[in-house]
Amino acid sequence: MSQHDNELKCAVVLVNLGTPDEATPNAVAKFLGRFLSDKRVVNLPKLLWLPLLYCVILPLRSRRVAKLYQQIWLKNGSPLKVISEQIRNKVSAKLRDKYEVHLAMTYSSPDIKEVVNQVLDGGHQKVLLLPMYPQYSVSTTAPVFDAYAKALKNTYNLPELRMVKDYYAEPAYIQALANSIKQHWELTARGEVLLFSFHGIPERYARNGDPYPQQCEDTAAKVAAVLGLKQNQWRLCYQSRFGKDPWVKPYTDQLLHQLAEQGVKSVDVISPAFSADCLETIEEVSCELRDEFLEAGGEQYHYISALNDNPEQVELYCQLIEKHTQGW
Ligand SMILES: C=CC1=C(C)c2cc3[nH]c(cc4nc(cc5[nH]c(cc1n2)c(C)c5CCC(=O)O)C(CCC(=O)O)=C4C)c(C)c3C=C
Ligand SMILES: [Fe+2]
Ligand SMILES: [Fe+2]
Repeated sequence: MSQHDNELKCAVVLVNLGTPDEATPNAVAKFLGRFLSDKRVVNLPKLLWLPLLYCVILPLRSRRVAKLYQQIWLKNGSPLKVISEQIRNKVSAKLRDKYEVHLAMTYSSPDIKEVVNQVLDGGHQKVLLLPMYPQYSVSTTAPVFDAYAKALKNTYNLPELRMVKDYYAEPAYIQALANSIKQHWELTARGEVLLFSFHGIPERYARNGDPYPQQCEDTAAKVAAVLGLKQNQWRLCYQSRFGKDPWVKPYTDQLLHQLAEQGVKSVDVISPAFSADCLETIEEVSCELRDEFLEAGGEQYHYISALNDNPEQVELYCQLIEKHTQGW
């Protein structure tokens, strides 16, 4: 491969959130420290927040959360990283002739900075950033842009840049979610209610202009329409609350209790904000929330996995790459 070939090939960087390198309290503290000290993620005055984070939250939370990571850990590492790598490999194999496809993480390895340096060393002059978040949020998508800009701070000749801001309404994404739900219904008894449980954000972020909740609503409504669901057959909710501030509602745990109290016995739960299964889906949505529903009187709880490296998601990413590099 000559430098000239690389100049012509567009570099694509798929970016996911990040995850610990090992399921140990130290590795978890390192990851959470990077993640939760980003002002885009926790928007509190640094003088107040950082001492609380490093002296109280990390020592306690890392030990507890490391045990959860140990329960879901795969032979080759954290599910989020293993699955994101599988997606990258498949997308790369399909687009090899025109694109060089990389994977980076915002708060862990492979670092955005490391990957961007590799792209620059390769002589690429066009970069497409593709955050693996269907719905834009200030707390996930914006930090990808920040990290990219930071990585290039000392570069004189910047490559051209495009970034996929979101793909929450992309027909191939909506159809892939609908097909995944349909496939689940073909294999198991259909639940009375389908829950779209999105990762939450603080309400304050939405008030300040984060379009994330609207995009979640749009995704869920579109999938429900494709499936032909009536209004009482599906609900939208938000999980993974963190800290004391109010987060966007309804909260998934509370909604599950309400449904159980109303006599709903069976639910199917999908988490469309996650392109790859991870701690929040495998442990929280598929185990913790199931236990809550069953304890509240529910009888059947099915988690429908993320799109992961299934062919439709791989095709979706290929389509997004082609679409956003038009004219390059
Ligand atoms: C203020 C805290 C948090 C905000 C805001 C937030 C938004 C947000 N996160 C994701 C996706 C993921 N989050 C993951 C883990 C995770 N998230 C938070 C906190 C906030 N998230 C914490 C503290 C953690 C770590 C686990 C824990 O300590 O409870 C992950 C999984 C990582 C993994 O290793 O598996 C993902 C993915 C989205 C999409 C989002 C807003 C839209
Ligand atoms: Fe999160
Ligand atoms: Fe089911």
